[in-house]
Amino acid sequence: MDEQREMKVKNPWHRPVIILIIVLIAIGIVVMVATAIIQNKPLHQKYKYGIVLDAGSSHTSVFIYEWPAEKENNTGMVRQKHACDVKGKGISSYSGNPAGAGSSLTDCMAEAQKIIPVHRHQETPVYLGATAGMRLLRMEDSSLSDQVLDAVERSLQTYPFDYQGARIITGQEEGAFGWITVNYLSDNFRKASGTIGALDLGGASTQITFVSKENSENPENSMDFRLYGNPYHLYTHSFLCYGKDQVLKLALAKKLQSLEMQEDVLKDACFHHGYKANKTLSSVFNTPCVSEKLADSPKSFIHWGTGDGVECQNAVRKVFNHSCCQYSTCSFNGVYQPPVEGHFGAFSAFYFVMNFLNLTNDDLETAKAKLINYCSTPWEEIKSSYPSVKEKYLAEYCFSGTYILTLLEDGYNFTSTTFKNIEFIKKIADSDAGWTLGYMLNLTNMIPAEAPDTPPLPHGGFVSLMLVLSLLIFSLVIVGYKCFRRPVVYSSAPKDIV
Ligand SMILES: Nc1ncnc2c1ncn2[C@@H]1O[C@H](COP(=O)(O)OP(=O)(O)O)[C@@H](O)[C@H]1O
Ligand SMILES: [Ca+2]
Repeated sequence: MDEQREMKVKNPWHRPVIILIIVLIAIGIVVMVATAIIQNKPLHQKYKYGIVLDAGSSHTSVFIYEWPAEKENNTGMVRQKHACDVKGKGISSYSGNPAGAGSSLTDCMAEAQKIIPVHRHQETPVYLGATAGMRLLRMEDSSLSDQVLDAVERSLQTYPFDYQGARIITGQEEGAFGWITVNYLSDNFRKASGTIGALDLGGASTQITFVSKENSENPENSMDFRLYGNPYHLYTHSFLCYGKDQVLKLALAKKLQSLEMQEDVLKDACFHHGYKANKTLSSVFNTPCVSEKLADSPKSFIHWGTGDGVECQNAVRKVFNHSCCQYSTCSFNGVYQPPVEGHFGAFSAFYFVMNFLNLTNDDLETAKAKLINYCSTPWEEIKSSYPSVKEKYLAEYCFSGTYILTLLEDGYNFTSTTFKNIEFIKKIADSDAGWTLGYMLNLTNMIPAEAPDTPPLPHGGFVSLMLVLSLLIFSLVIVGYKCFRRPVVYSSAPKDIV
C-alpha cells in the first residue's frame, strides 16, 4: 500500500491555459453577439419626405409625409408628419381671381419649409391633386379651371422642393387611392385578413371602393392592382355632385322647383325649427349639378327650418334615382354596383358629421332614431349647446346626417346588418384617412407589385437566437471544463513493475 502511494496528479493541462481559453471563448461570444447587434441595429434613422396638397372643393390641406430613407419599399413605413389647413375656401372658388388660389398656399408651404430639413428640400416631391370642386369648374369653364391650376403651379414652383405637378385627379383615382391609403395604414396588404372598403364623402363628390368577388359589369367601375404580390380586383365609383354641399343644393333646388315654395318662404324639414336665413337663388343654382334653372322666380328666398327628421329623410331620398338600372344591381342613378362586401372605413365628412352627431358606434336603427330626435331640437337650443361650432356646419348637421344614412342605406344598399361593418374613422395610426397618401405612394413607386425580400428572421428574433446559442455554447464550455478539471486518481505503479 505504501508503495501504491495514492497521488493526486493535476490535470495534464496547465490551469492558466484553461482559464485563458475560457476567457478567449467568452470574449469571442461577447464580440459575436455585439457584432450581430450592431450589424442588425436599425441605422440612425434618416428620413425622406413628400408633400401632397389636397385641393378639395371646400378647402385645401397640405400633407407632409415622412419615411425612413432606407426602407422605402417596406409596407407601413410612410406616416403623416404634419397637416396644414390652407386658410380660406377651396381653389375652385378663386375662378374670379386665379392668382389668389396661388397665394392662398403660402402659409402652409412656408410651414413645410420649416418642418422638412433643408438638406432634403431639393429631393422632396410636391404633388397637388384637385378633386370635385375643380371637376365642376372644368365642366362650367375649362379655361377658368386651367387658369386656377396654372396659378397654383406657379406658386408651388417658387419653393425649393421638387415640384411634380398640379392636376385634377379622376373620381376613380380619388376612390382607389383612398382605398390604398386606409389599407396601407392598417397594414392589410401583408395580412391574410383581407382589405377594407373605403367610403369618402366630400363637399362635391363621394366615393365608394371595395374588393368585389363579382365580375364587373362595367369596366369604368373596375380597377385592378397587384400589391405586395397579391392581385386586387376593386369596384370603385365616384358620384360627382353627391358630396354633401352639392347634394344640399340639389335638395333645395328640388324643393324650390316644387310647390313647397310659397311667398318666398322655403320650408325645410332638414333644418331646425326656428332656423331662418335669407338666401339668394343663385347660391342654390350656381352649380352644374343643378340642371333645371328656375324661371320667373324671386332673387332670394327665406330658408325656414321645420325640423322634422322623418320628412327630411323622405326629401333626401328624392335625390337618388332608382328607376333606371341596366345591370344586375345598381346603387343609384343607373350606376352599376355589386352588393357591398366586407368591412368599410368611412372618412372625411362621413366621419365629421357622424362624430359630431355622436352616431359612430350606433346601429342603423338607433342612429336614425337619434338623428330624428336631433333634427327636432330647436335651432336656438342647438346654437347655445355648441357655441364654438361653425354656424354653417351646425345648421347643416341634421341635413348632412340624414343624407349620410340615406346614402348608405338607399344609395349603396347597406342593410341593418352590413351597416355594422362600417367604421367611421378620421385617422389610422396618426395619419389622416384620405386619398393623398395612396396618391403619393403610387407616384413615388413605394408600393411594389411583388412582396419585397425580407430576411428569414426579424431583427429581434435574430439577436435573441444569437444570444441563446451563445449562452448554450458558454454553458457547454463551463460544463466541459468542470468535467475535465475533476481530480483524476492515478495509482503510482509499483517500482518493480517498472
Ligand atoms: N368639422 C366639420 N363638420 C362638418 N363638415 C365638415 C367639417 N370639416 C370639413 N367638413 C366638410 O367636409 C367636406 C370636405 O370636402 P372636400 O374634401 O373639400 O371636397 P371634395 O372632396 O368633394 O372635393 C366639405 O363638405 C366640408 O364642409
Ligand atoms: Ca375630399
